[in-house]
Amino acid sequence: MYVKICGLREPEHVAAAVEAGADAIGFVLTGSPRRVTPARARELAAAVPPHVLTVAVFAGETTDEVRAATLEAGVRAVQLHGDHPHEDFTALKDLGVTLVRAGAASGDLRCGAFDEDMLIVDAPRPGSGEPWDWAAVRGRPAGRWMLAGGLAPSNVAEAVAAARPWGVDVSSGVETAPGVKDAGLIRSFVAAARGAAAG
Ligand SMILES: O=C(O)c1ccccc1N[C@@H]1O[C@H](COP(=O)(O)O)[C@@H](O)[C@H]1O
Repeated sequence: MYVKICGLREPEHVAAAVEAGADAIGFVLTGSPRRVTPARARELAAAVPPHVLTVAVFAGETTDEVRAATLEAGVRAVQLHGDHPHEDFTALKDLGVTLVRAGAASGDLRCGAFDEDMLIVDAPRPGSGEPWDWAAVRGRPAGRWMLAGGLAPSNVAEAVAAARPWGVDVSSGVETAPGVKDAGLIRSFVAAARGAAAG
């Protein structure tokens, strides 16, 4: 079970995610209570070992803006929310980073359809923390796809059983308030996700 923890802003939470065994951590570079500057993302990413993927998260920015912020942040992956056309992913290929396409279950659920490397199937409002009908996508996406949207330590096992994803991605569900991560919740989420996969 691939596990991504998103919206990290503090070194202690980056350390908690890495020590808990997260596969990827995300820095939000778009409008959100979790937003950080590209320079802050670079500082945080510098402490991340190479086996953990560092991801810059965008929603609605132009490819030029994505390119500039990604280079400044020095991360190894880009996650695009919103209705980006195939050409936007093609245009970012030369960055040489992992490309992650994120969208709702009503969109194209074929991982790779836009030349992306990973797919996230999310709630209609990204980063909202709202659960949705995870079972509705069971058996539909294929390949390297993560389930997201309203996941938390308390429900990730249920969500994994419902949707059978390749991975899971969480932001709000490991916070005590919008934008305020909690190291204990991060550890609990990773353990619960891995336990669900093993069970
Ligand atoms: O986390 C955010 O604030 C965010 C803002 C804008 C776009 C994406 C964002 N995060 C992604 O949203 C989902 C999960 O959200 P949640 O767990 O329901 O809060 C996930 O893909 C995050 O990477």
